Amino acid sequence: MTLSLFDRPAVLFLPASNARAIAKARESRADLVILDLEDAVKPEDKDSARDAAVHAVAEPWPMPVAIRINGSKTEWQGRDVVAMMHSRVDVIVVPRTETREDLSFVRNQTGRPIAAMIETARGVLAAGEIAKEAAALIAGTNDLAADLRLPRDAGRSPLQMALQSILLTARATGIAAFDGVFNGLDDEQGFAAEAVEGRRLGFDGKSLIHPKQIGPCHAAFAPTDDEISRAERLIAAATGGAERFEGEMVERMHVEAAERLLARARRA
Ligand SMILES: CC(C)(COP(=O)(O)OP(=O)(O)OC[C@H]1O[C@@H](n2cnc3c(N)ncnc32)[C@H](O)[C@@H]1OP(=O)(O)O)[C@@H](O)C(=O)NCCC(=O)NCCSC(=O)C[C@H](O)C(=O)O
Ligand SMILES: [Mg+2]
Repeated sequence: MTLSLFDRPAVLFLPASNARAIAKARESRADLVILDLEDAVKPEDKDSARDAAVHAVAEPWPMPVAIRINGSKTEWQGRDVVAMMHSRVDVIVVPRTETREDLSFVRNQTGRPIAAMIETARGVLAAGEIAKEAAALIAGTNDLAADLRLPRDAGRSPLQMALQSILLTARATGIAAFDGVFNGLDDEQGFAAEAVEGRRLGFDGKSLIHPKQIGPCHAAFAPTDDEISRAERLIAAATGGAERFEGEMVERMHVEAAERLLARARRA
């Protein structure tokens, strides 16, 4: 059966070089785990991290596991791709994608679903082409902020157009889309606010950097009790066509949205 990447709220990244983090991720409630070989791993640890990642995915996991390989412009990607060909990884994450070819090479060599990270201005502008080879797009907001030369305190306002472009592209192509990471490890309120924003933007989930972000992420993405009970009332009341429901006009697409919300609530 094809692996669906839709509706996976908690996407946990961790360095493949950290054995204790791998053990913790395996026991976590993450909906997708990404073992990183790229920026979280020091150059001198690249080979051992690659071996550790391949070893880790050979074991059974309760959730799908991805490996983020190194980028096409690095000396490591060739060895990463060969290792992926012989591994049992579910999804391969390709960082800093800027062309369709960045993905097609990895996909053709490995035959695995690819999640493309959009983390540069060029990547955002080429997202439509990149998405044709991808099973999901992931916003790389740290790299994007650096590429756009944003000051550290810029917040997410200057990233909104990029985030919406990523979401629009994913929806137009029929693939999943994930929001970027929140770096503030001890800022619980900041994380919760950003996760809610990600859900409101329409993302399927959020990239996470620490297991303690998983619970708050699920809470932010889960339909609320009010949303669930309104959806149930709407589905029970709707007769088709435009009509008044609790003071608002509703039509067919609102009923479909209510059905999607209830399906998500059941899965949550
Ligand atoms: C950010 C960290 C380096 C912080 O590490 P540390 O201060 O050591 O964390 P703790 O002491 O709180 O850790 C407690 C235990 O939890 C485990 N742990 C920590 N993080 C993770 C994790 N992500 N997954 C699983 N387990 C984790 C620790 O091992 C401790 O376990 P134990 O020793 O048994 O008690 C660290 O959190 C970290 O490395 N996070 C992930 C970093 C990462 O993967 N970065 C790459 C992806 S983000 C990115 O690049 C986005 C994108 O590309 C962009 O451009 O935006
Ligand atoms: Mg990045």
